[in-house]
Amino acid sequence: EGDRVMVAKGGSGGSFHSAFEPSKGQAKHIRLDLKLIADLGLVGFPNAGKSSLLTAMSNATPQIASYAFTTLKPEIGKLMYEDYKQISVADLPGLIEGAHINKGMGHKFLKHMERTKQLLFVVDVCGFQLASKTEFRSAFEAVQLLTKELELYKEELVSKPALLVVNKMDLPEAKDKLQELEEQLQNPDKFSDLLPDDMIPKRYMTFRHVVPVSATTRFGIDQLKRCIRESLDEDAAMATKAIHQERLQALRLPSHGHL
Ligand SMILES: Nc1nc2c(ncn2[C@@H]2O[C@H](COP(=O)(O)OP(=O)(O)OP(=O)(O)O)[C@@H](O)[C@H]2O)c(=O)[nH]1
Ligand SMILES: [Mg+2]
Repeated sequence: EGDRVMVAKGGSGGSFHSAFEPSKGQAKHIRLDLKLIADLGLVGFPNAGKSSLLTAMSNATPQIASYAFTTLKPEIGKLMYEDYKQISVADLPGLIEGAHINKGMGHKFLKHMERTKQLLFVVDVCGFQLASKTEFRSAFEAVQLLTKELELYKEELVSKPALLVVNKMDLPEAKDKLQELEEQLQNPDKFSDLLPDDMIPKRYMTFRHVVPVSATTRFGIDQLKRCIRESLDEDAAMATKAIHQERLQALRLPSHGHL
């Protein structure tokens, strides 16, 4: 932020020696790739309620529907806080198993995850089934499969700070399912045996917060906003500390040319 780069040099102005004729500057075609699109990116299977969640939390009005792949391109929502702080959240299209080999336009969607500071996993507390032919996945399995898809696409993605949103807490049996999920997350190795071996992540995701919500009733939404803020503030504070330490280090080093 605030960096200056010269990509094309201007020509020198005309002077007495050039008969006041200026020389030409450089001309270049430049393609810029926007790397950071939002503070947080929503990661989830289709229908988990990512767009509903963004609507409940922010000023965004994404399309919401009861079929998979409602969201086809990223949309940004802004979370507003009382002290005027704003946090941007990208609503991304749902991932499916095999996204890393580009199933369901996986790459196009996964590449946006690279461009966010933190990840917000969203799962349906009652699990998910894409189609009658595909397997039913519990919330716990959804978390592991999403982690694996990220890992297979780009391993660094899995080391980003992450929060887990357990959505649809208004559904019957949600409380029991949440308890089950929390137990499973405590001891992921013990509960991963239903997944195919090659879909078990190398490293389980550790979530800074696990937040149960209902995007429909708004239960837990304020708590979620607080957790998001806390998590981003934590990283910002660490980054500032690192910069200070670097500067201090530089001051302590003897400067060149001194005896
Ligand atoms: N009962 C209940 N239903 C919800 C909740 N949140 C979302 N839904 C419903 O779940 C369906 C999917 O919601 P979306 O917000 O479109 O889901 P999405 O994750 O954005 O889906 P894609 O864009 O297809 O990836 C819709 O029918 C929503 O009304 C919730 O908290 N409770
Ligand atoms: Mg959506």
